[in-house]
Amino acid sequence: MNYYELVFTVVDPEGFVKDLLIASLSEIGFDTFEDTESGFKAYIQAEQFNEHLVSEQLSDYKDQFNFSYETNLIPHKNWNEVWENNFEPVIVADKLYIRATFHPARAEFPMEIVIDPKMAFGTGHHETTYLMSEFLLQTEVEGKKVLDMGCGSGILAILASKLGAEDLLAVDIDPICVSSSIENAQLNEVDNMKTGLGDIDQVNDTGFDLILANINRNILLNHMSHYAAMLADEGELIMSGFYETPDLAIIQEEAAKYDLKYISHYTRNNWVAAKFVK
Ligand SMILES: C[S@@+](CC[C@H](N)C(=O)[O-])C[C@H]1O[C@@H](n2cnc3c(N)ncnc32)[C@H](O)[C@@H]1O
Repeated sequence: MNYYELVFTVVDPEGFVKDLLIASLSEIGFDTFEDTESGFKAYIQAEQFNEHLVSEQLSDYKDQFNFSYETNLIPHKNWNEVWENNFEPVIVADKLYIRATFHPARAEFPMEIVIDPKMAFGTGHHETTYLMSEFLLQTEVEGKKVLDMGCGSGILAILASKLGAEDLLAVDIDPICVSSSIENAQLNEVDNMKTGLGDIDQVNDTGFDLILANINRNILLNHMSHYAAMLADEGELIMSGFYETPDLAIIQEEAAKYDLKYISHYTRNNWVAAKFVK
């Protein structure tokens, strides 16, 4: 799958313009962001990219702030390099050490996940992966049936397996993510993970005790009724990929329509992971 990369140069003395732009782009499907010295880069799957929509979405900000961007189509090869060049180990809540194959192991951490970064999202660096991992570490997972929707590198499904999940399904719309999840599961000796390729309507299973979904606000809103139907009674839903302001209230409102009760949320740089229960 090819991606579009928008390279932003932002004059941002107060430090909030970048966040506004990222929030706005995530509303129209951009799902990966990377800091640069002069601004940031935003990525979207090529088939979801609509140049006109981007300029419409940013038009209000154009008059108020000083920024510019250029658009590049990037094939997988370059995407691969983006991750490999930027991957540093991540430590979550002093418990979980996430490293690449080329980093040495560190025995002082009780849990470790080894990720071959490749081109799939999910190395623990992004706030949302970090927040989801942090939430998972505090969730009762032992013996549960778990769905990881939008699995990326498979990192959350792998963590769920290490925490004792019995039945695991990892699904992504991008075939590269599915194969990356399979490879990473093998690297971590996870042998109970099933995978699926496609969107939510391709998932035929129900009765999940736990659904993990780190995607983006609009896709989560579209998926909400499915998640509610696929959860077992008292099943938990942990979602991320959206902002505290203004997205959390919108997500809570949609969840309430399907009797999903809000429990709590964590934030990091305005990104959120929120837990709901059926
Ligand atoms: C933000 S990444 C999360 C990856 C990983 N779960 C993590 O927490 O780091 C979102 C993933 O969702 C996938 N995705 C986007 N839209 C989707 C959809 N409609 N159905 C399933 N997966 C989707 C993307 O391909 C991407 O791998």
